[in-house]
Amino acid sequence: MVAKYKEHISLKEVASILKENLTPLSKRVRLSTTDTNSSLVGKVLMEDVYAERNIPHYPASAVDGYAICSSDTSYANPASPVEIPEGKFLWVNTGAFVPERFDAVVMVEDTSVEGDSLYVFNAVSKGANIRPIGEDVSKGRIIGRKGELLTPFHKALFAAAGVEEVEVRAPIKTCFIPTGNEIVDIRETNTKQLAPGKVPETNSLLLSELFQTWGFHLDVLPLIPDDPELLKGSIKQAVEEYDLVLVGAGTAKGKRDYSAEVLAEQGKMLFRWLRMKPGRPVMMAVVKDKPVIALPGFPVSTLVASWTVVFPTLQILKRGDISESYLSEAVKTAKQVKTELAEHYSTRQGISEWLRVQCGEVNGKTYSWVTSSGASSMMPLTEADGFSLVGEEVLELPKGSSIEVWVVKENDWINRAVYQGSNDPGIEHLVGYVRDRGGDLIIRSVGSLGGVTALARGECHMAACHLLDPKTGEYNTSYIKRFDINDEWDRILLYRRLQGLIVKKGNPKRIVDVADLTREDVVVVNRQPGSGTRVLLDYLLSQTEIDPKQIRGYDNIAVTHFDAASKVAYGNADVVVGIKAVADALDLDFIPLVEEPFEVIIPRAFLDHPGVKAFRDAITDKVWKETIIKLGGYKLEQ
Ligand SMILES: Nc1nc2c(c(=O)[nH]1)N[C@H]1C(S)=C(S)[C@@H](COP(=O)(O)OP(=O)(O)OC[C@H]3O[C@@H](n4cnc5c(N)ncnc54)[C@H](O)[C@@H]3O)O[C@H]1N2
Ligand code: MOO
Repeated sequence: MVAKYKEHISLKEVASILKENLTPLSKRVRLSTTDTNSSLVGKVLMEDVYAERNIPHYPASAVDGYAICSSDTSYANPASPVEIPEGKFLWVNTGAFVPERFDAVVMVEDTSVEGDSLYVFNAVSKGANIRPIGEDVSKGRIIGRKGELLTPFHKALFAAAGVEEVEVRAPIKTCFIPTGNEIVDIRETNTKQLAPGKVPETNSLLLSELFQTWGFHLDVLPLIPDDPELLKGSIKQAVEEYDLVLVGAGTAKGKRDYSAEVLAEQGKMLFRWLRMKPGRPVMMAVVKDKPVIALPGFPVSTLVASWTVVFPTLQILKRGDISESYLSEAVKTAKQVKTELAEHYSTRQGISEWLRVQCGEVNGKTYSWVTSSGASSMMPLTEADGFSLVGEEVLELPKGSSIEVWVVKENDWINRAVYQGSNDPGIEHLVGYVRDRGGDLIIRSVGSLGGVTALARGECHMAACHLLDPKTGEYNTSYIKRFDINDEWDRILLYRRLQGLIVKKGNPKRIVDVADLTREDVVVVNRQPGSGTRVLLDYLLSQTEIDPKQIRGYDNIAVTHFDAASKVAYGNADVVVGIKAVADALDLDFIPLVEEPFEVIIPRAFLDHPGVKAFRDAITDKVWKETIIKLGGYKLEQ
């Protein structure tokens, strides 16, 4: 069947479709101008407002001084002050009523009182220091216009001008209907004990927080299972009561994805599929004159579909138009910063993509790194410093490309040390201790070799490595010398870590040493080339003359110790080389192989960097050291 609505539209088309098909809400409410428990900020005025009182409504003194008749001061000057007798002047405070028999106020500093007389040192003109009636606002004047967006300053003005209530557009009533057989209501279920396949309903939380930041309210309706009849019923009821209805999930092509079918049947579809990643399957319809938006289920998809479709819809309902900068307003960016992409990133041409990025400043250059591209991952959202929207014309973003980041976190990049190198749980634990000392630390686990090369390229403040030289049997030195040609780097031996074979609890496959990795019934997970752990495994294999080709899973890559060991914990592999701390954390068995030095390398030029200083102090922290020891397999050097 040919769809009668637009499909695979661009971000720009969203705005024009919304403008063509939606009108602002006509409902109005009258709100008090004197209630401090409610707010007028952000409301749209639905009528012209006229002042019912002059401001000020009496002649008021603008200073502390004496009310006088200006003609009495005509010849006054500091050399010959004029004397004004009792009865012809009156003390007035700032803001006080100035009786009609006076026409000016002289500041107390320009006078002196001797006996019953007032001496004035300077002539004052008629009207001086008096705010006349209606100076600010005269009665009957328009003090607010229909369509105006109210600011924090309007309420006080309206109340001062005697206007007790104003008519504004009624708040937009929005609801969210979560759907899905697999979804469980977290208010009713203990999420710590969810059965496999069950997913906690968290999109309502993400959405209501978003609505809060935008200044709107969201009602969450009861969760419904994947049943088209129930969805129809729920939408039918919702459009009666709400101005905007959001439906959760069911947007793609799954056997239980009914949103498109239901919306097309109940109303007029406006569009389906956006040329955007994530969030592609978002769709929108008008049902009984009410906009209904079905948001793709993954959290990041829900988020970006809300930025790109829900927010401009709210803008139209509220004020009849979409602002030029609606996307950055939706993202609530504090500022937009040009950064240099520190790693290559491939996007798909013809599709706009939202990148989640972290940033750091090294040697005056602001770098950014993409944290994740997954639509289901929530953590990269909380870790991101900001977001970058890559246009649909872009295919590749080579390392070094300039990208604009919409920063959402207060940025303190000046104090942030950028760490690149070996993945290590001890370092992960250090971040809070660095922050306690006024610094910040971002950790990029790029492997030991990746760390030292990034350091040599000036792309981080510190690197960490545990690289065994197979020729000498010595750690790190030969690698560091290769990059640190002028001998400008300091080395800190942080600790020694126990590396070994991580196997399932109880070691069901009876693995005892590296030779067992070649067994037919054994599958491994490997670490990425350039990681110290990979170098170690390759060294051990060469020592025992094992060809990596004999090992099942040698090319299965995980980039952190935890990722690798998780594969063993959840049955995707039998063994992985890794550190004891991770085996302990995941309750796995551990067969020790070697104790390796873990060194942090810092160019001397960075020793005074605030983040680096905080890092160097943090590693002396007693509590951090105790935490490290408890992780298992660590031996501290200092
Ligand atoms: N064959 C295809 N499969 C998929 C496509 C496609 O084009 N062809 N698109 C993918 C994309 S892109 C996205 S995004 C998702 C959209 O999924 P749905 O909107 O259909 O949603 P579900 O499949 O029901 O759920 C996806 C995911 O999100 C979780 N979810 C759903 N609701 C909630 C909630 N309220 N709180 C938390 N998490 C929620 C749900 O459990 C799933 O894990 O489809 C791809 N597939
Ligand atoms: O659009 Mo989906 O949101 O790419 O994952």
